[in-house]
Formats: sequence, C-alpha cells, structure tokens
Amino acid sequence: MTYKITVQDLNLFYREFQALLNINLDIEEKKVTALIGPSGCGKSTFLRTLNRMNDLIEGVRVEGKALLDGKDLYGPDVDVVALRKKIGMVFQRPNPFPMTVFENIAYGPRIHGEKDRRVLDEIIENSLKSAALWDEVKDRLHKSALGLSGGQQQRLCIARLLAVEPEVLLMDEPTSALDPISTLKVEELIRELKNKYTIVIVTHNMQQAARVSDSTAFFLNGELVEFGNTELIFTGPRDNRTEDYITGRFG
Ligand SMILES: Nc1ncnc2c1ncn2[C@@H]1O[C@H](COP(=O)(O)OP(=O)(O)OP(=O)(O)O)[C@@H](O)[C@H]1O
Repeated sequence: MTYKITVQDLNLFYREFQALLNINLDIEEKKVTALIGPSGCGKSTFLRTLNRMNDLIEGVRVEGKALLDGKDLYGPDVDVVALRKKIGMVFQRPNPFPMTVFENIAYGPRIHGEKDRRVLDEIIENSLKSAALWDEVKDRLHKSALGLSGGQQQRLCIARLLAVEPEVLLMDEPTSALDPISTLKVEELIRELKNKYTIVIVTHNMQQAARVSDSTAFFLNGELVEFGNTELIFTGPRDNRTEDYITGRFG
C-alpha cells in the first residue's frame, strides 16, 4: 500500500482554541478518502492543513507533521504556491472567475509560465475532457463561465485544477450546493479521477461517502474517532460514536 500523505500527531489551534487534537492518518495514493462528522468537528480545518490553506487565517498554529510523499508540508523550504499547485482544492460553492470558460482554465497554466496558444488549447481540451465537461461546453469556450449551471461550474472548477497537473485533489463538500443530478455527475467524475489522482473529500452526506470513497475518517470534536475501509466503517464500526453518527442518532 502506498501512502501519498501521512499525518502524524497533528494539532491545530485557532489562537487558544484547539480545533484538531493529535490526528494520525495515512491517505492512500489514487484512492478516495472521505472525511465525515457533525458540523464543527474539524473536517474542513483538517482538509485545509493538507495544502496549508490555514496559513491564510490569522492566529493559526499547527503542530505535528503532515508529509506529502514523505516530505514535510510544513518544512522551512516549502514553496506554498508550488504546493497548492500539487494539492488543489475545490470548495462548497463553485467559484469560477468572472471570465470565459477558456480563460478560467488558461489562468493557472499562464501564471505558471505557459504562453503558447496551441499548448493552452490542448490543456483546455484535455482538462475539460477529464472533468467530463468538454461535450457540454466545447461550443461556448469563449462565453462567460458564469452562464454555466452550478453543476457545470463545479466541474469547471475541477477542470481548472487539473490544468496545472495536480497530484492531490481536496474537495470540501463539493456537491452541497448542487441538485441531485449534478451531484451524481460530480460523484461519477470523482470515481473516474481517482485513477490518476489522490482525492480527499469532506461530505455531510453519508450516502455520498459510501458511494465514492475507499476509506472513511470519522471526526468528532476535533478528534479522529475512527478511520478505515469505507465498507467496514458503514457496516461494522468499532466505536459506538461512529455507529451513532452513521445511523443518524446525532449530527
Ligand atoms: N477561522 C476560524 N477561527 C476560529 N475558529 C474557527 C475558524 N474556522 C473554524 N473554526 C472552529 O474550528 C472548529 C472546526 O471547524 P471546521 O469548519 O473545521 O468544522 P467542520 O467539521 O468542517 O464543520 P462544517 O461541517 O460545519 O463545515 C469549529 O469549532 C469552528 O468554530
């Protein structure tokens, strides 16, 4: 088994408040890992530690280790911009730039130095194909991305990540603002993308965790209560608190 990310004794504080308590978790390469748990338990905070998005919040302190391919994400020589290229993130609400579909995807590669129009055309087509969006937008590449449906916008945001050749995709409740059909399309896409990428997804939707993930981590009050094979977590959790949560007794 290959681990893409290893988290060891991780603690996170928002000033005096400790939001994550001694988390130990190994994330497998080219698998989908779901983070579940009630509101406020630290799922999003944990996800953000993996590409150092918490750095942007004042008063945050991280202790312990998070390793990507064995290298410390919090080491002194880490280039955070390069790290976020490797470990991309999509959010609850699709957030395309107010630009054309084409420009949305070209933005990242251009920032990273790509100028050749033919190369950009190729990147855009490949990214949209990988995000299962090409057929729907190939005739409107030069129209505003804001004219797309919510589900299409979310797949565009995923295509935008793929354009800079990431290795890990972090998804923070990526379907919570979408209708059921768009949700299923994004779930299908996630299953497809795990052939090439390591995916970590926060979800409130237990069926979604069961449908898309290989491993599931259950968080409660900043602690990782249980982590393991998704099927086992849903059919025979070891901890009573996990069982109570997945059977809907709280949260
Ligand atoms: N920027 C912040 N400053 C201070 N405290 C924060 C900040 N962000 C989150 N917290 C606190 O940290 C804890 C964990 O929050 P987090 O958003 O990670 O939980 P979550 O499980 O993702 O919740 P939800 O499912 O509602 O998104 C909560 O108590 C929250 O109030």
